[in-house]
Amino acid sequence: MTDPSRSLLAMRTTAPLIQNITNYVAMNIAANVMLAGGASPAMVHAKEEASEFAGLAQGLTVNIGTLDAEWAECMVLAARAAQDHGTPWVLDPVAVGATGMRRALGQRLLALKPTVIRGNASEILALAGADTRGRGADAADGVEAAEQAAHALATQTGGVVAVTGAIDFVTDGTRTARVANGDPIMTRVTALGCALTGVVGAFITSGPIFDSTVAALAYYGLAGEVAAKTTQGPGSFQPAFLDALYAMTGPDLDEGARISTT
Ligand SMILES: Nc1ncnc2c1ncn2[C@@H]1O[C@H](COP(=O)(O)OP(=O)(O)OP(=O)(O)O)[C@@H](O)[C@H]1O
Ligand SMILES: Cc1ncsc1CCO
Ligand SMILES: [Mg+2]
Repeated sequence: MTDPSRSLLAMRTTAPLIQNITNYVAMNIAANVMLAGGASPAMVHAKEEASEFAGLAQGLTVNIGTLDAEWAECMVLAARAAQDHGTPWVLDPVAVGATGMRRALGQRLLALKPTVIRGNASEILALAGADTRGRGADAADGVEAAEQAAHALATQTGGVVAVTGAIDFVTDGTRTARVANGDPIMTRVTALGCALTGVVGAFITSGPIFDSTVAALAYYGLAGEVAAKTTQGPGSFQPAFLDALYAMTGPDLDEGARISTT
């Protein structure tokens, strides 16, 4: 593992253009989070331009949170274009186990081999076809319950899988890492997982995929800890979190990151 600051500084140096096909709930917070971190987000999803844009962006993220049939097609088109161009792309399988529509789309996107899959434990379990108590967008299973599912998905796609929660788990099928940064208040603000998916999409454009993913999670969780220290609840947490993402230095990150690898 390289120092997480290397990934952060590499990302900030390039300010990568990241196309995000994300949900209506997440669009604003995800774009603000990515800008605060130093990336250049674009929320582009129209059928007529989604794949063209995927050919010019440095990275793509696909989040199935607020789905409809046309958006599903845009997601597949953009992911296919990313795959054709060798552009790294991240799948966020929001509530993938909830309905037949989500399960079917999840499998189509999986077949396009996402560079990284980032989801909560219930979503990773459902995507891997395992039993989960989760129904909606919030996790109902602990991260540890999804470790085997994450491993299976990484082996299937050849990519990296990140399961987020109290202690995040990351695997590429061979290596594993755990990231113990973060604060429980982060589950009380909507779409912070979706916004993290955008940050992962930005980090992986400028370094090794596994190390960059782990660095993105540590950076994000640590900013959450910093913001939680100075605020009293979900409302005031949000602006403090953007400020913390913006202000975090490389040395801050290396000092505060709680990463263990095996
Ligand atoms: N109990 C917890 N303690 C500390 N940090 C947490 C906890 N739960 C989640 N986090 C952190 O919150 C961030 C978002 O992850 P989470 O797993 O909540 O995403 P999510 O369920 O996909 O969210 P959403 O769907 O609302 O966008 C991550 O940085 C994660 O580490
Ligand atoms: C609340 C919610 N519903 C669909 S997407 C979303 C954002 C968190 O995943
Ligand atoms: Mg989510």
